[in-house]
Amino acid sequence: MTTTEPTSEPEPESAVETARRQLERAAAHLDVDEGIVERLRHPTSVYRVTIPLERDDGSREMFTGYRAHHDSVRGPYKGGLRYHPGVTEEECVGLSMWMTWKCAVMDLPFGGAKGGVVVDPKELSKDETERLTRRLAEELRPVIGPMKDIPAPDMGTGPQEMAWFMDAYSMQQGETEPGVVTGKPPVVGGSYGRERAPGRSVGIVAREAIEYYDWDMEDTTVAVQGFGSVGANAARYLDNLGASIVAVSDIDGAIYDPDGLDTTDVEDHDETPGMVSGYDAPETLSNDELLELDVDVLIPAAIGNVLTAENARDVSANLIVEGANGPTTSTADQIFEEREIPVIPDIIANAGGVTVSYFEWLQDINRRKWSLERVHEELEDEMLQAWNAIREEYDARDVTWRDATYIVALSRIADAHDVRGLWP
Ligand SMILES: NC(=O)C1=CN([C@@H]2O[C@H](COP(=O)(O)OP(=O)(O)OC[C@H]3O[C@@H](n4cnc5c(N)ncnc54)[C@H](OP(=O)(O)O)[C@@H]3O)[C@@H](O)[C@H]2O)C=CC1
Ligand SMILES: O=C(O)CCC(=O)C(=O)O
Repeated sequence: MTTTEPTSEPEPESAVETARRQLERAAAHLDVDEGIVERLRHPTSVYRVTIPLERDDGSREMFTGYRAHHDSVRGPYKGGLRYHPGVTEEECVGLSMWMTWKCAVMDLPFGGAKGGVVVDPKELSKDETERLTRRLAEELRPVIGPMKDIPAPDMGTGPQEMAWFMDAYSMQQGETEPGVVTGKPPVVGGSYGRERAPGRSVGIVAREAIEYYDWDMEDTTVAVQGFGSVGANAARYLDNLGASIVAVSDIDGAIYDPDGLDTTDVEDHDETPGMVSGYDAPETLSNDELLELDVDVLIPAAIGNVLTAENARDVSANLIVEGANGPTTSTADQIFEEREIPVIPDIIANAGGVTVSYFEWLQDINRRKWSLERVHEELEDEMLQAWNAIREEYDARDVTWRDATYIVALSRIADAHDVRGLWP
């Protein structure tokens, strides 16, 4: 195992710093041109837009939006659009880097992008959200397109926002262009299974890891932070397989039942945001307490930077499967390595989302719909191929699961840069 001494440096403040450290760790295991690594430390471009919004009461407000393009050597830029008050340019850049690695790990013909609007979607009416989304599509129009950059849902956005986005783009284009965005409702070119795919892949990867460590699913306890698109679907998938989901949370706190919760009875973020903490459960906990529960598997599936130098020594789980993007800081990662707690990284665990987005894009381009069964079968195949590639690296080298995953991703990206000759 390659150990790095925990440093006394302050915790990385942004996703981009964490993403760069992860890149450097992986590069140290590979013979990659220094120039390519340096190139990958930076985005190719970042767009900043101002979105004027007329509120329902007639007042006007300006919102800031970003779209970061990281790398497109393997194909068009791809990645979600986030509506959250904490969105920053730096965060979008870090998240776009993770999308580049994620698409490469899954061997998808895409590069990495991410964007967002600095807004609390819970403070917007449905009409205001529609106006904001349509205007965002217009502002981003010069830099997106089915062969250029294909947005998708992320935190705070879902199929409805993607449908408005596609409609706004198509109206300006003069023709319906479903392939400009993925994660749409199936009735307008969306793929069956996309909404549940990131959570489903977290479940599939957790299942494979549980098998790798030779644990019995029926005896496995799981805690999940966040009960939205990713968290709720991961929890329900594992619940279905027989694991005991003892705790789940939303922004206001967690519910806990040592005998296991009925995850289909708890309403998720899409059904009614904020309903988890109001559920009638035997015990309630804070989000911080959930992260330190004595469980077999911990799935942080809400926001970034929740596992930090502050709490990593108090985490009691035997395995962490990252549902959210970037939930673990670099220092926490080093502590988990030192404590021999395996961490299966976000860029494989939640990659089902972008994988089914790829299926959706294929369906849109070919104007041919796939059945839900086909989506599930192909997703299972893609996840297993990616998992097996990572497991081979993990078994062959003395590295963490994160390093093994980055090694697979980086070698594919570096090879593509080499062959295309984009560097220098
Ligand atoms: N959607 C997608 O396709 C993909 C998403 N991801 C990543 O997964 C993560 C979650 O995204 P997604 O499930 O889509 O988001 P959703 O908006 O669907 O759900 C987010 C969940 O997290 C809870 N939450 C929000 N803030 C906090 C907080 N500060 N502390 C604890 N819980 C909180 C929300 O609670 P409440 O209901 O109260 O708001 C909600 O239950 C993000 O990191 C995202 O980037 C990764 C791959 C794909
Ligand atoms: O489906 C997609 O294109 C991207 C989803 C996403 O933003 C992510 O995986 O973090």
